Amino acid sequence: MSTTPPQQPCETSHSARGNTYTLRRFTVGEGGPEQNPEAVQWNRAVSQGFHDGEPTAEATERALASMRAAGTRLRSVYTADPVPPAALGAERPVATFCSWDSQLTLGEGRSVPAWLISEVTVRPTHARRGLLRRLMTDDLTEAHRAGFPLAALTASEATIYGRFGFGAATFNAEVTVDAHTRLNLKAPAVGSVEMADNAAVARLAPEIFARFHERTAGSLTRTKKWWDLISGEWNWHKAAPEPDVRTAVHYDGAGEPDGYVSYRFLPTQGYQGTLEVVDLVGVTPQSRIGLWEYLCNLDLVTEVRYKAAQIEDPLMWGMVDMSAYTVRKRYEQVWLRVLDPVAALTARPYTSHRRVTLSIVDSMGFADGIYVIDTTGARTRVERTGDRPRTEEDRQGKSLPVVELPDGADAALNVDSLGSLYLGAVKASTLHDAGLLRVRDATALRDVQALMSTPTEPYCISPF
Ligand SMILES: CC(=O)SCCNC(=O)CCNC(=O)[C@H](O)C(C)(C)COP(=O)(O)OP(=O)(O)OC[C@H]1O[C@@H](n2cnc3c(N)ncnc32)[C@H](O)[C@@H]1OP(=O)(O)O
Repeated sequence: MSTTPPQQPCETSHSARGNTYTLRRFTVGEGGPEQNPEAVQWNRAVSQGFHDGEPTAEATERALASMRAAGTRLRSVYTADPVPPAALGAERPVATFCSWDSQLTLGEGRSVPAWLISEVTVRPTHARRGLLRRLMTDDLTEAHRAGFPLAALTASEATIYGRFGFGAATFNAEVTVDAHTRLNLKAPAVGSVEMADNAAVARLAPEIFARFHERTAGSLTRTKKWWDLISGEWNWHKAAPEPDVRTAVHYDGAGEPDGYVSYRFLPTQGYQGTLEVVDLVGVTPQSRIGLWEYLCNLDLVTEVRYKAAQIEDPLMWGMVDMSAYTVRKRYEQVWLRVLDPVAALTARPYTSHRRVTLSIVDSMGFADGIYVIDTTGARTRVERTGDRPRTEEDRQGKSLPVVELPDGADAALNVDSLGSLYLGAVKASTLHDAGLLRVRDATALRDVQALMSTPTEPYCISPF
């Protein structure tokens, strides 16, 4: 995998609806904001795109340092046309985009490189001119050439990214636990919990998260900004320190730290209030439950809120009164885009022995073709056996063409559906019921379902 950034920024152009644009791809260089004026303007455009305030000097410095540390690849689009009086200057990008390298855990000790995409914005007055499509095409092409098996993002709207081949691949629940009667568990919690020093937790957290990440299918590696967030040193959403953040650490039976929680108290009535979890990481489900017991048993706390619970949460099943656990919202967290089916499907573990011929439809071309996945031998074998027949919808250039089942294939699907199947977030039969998976017959459906099923539900607690 080669991700060495070019020494000089790359520059190309784009024309749409009578407008001309210049596209640049660059990285944050050494030094601070003064040495990186293009990155400063990029950062201002991102804040504007998400309706945030103008970044302060400190926020800018931190954002640039964090991107440099992560090796972030930035893309900006500038208008090449004359700027009318009072409009934002030509140096401010009309569109932004970035990506960096990560690692996705697949289970059974396996993981795969993942190309993470974020900070996608197009100024409303330049929207619907194909700038997102152009940026996405350029970036995915670079990822594919660099040998990345897949790309991932977290989406602001679920309707945008299917057309670019991304499928919802992990889900979380936003939950509250009523703490009026504290947390009563059917099986006693293991280990112990101590309130902790925030700075010390920030030093411990990377190692604890790494252990969680390694054993949790669906988890993506984090950048350094997380450790500032959990200690309250810097909240990058609010662009300010958060002195009201508190932390606690969970210790296993041998007294070794194996989990931490970071939280803030939100007063509701008098001295009482709600605890909002900022981040909760336990190496094991038991350490996570131990941290929940600590949170729910704090005096004056009537409710605990968490945005990143598992869909099938062991905590709820362990509670004497499971009705005190309420799911407020269920949402998709990671969207996956398979770029290289051979590499992605070979990397994944399988629990059943099957041989399936899959037709993958990808209007962007990267993954399009017929593939054989064979797990009947000692080693998984995945091979691209040929092109898929072109359909009328392909010829019309539809973003999401209707899937047809070619002769000789057991099943056919769009590449976004493959992204959803990849970690086992959805059953093949559910996609079939939704009209998204075509199969030769019931046996083929059973085979695809058995092949793609995973022993655990994928879980990611690191939005990016
Ligand atoms: C990974 C992330 O960073 S998620 C954050 C995404 N950004 C935001 O939500 C910020 C606010 N929104 C924006 O900045 C822009 O409106 C964007 C980025 C969503 C879209 O940018 P645009 O340049 O207008 O998109 P572009 O013109 O390239 O359209 C590409 C396709 O997406 C579709 N599309 C664009 N925006 C949306 C939307 N909000 N919902 C559904 N479809 C959309 C277009 O119809 C077009 O479809 P087609 O090619 O299949 O015909």
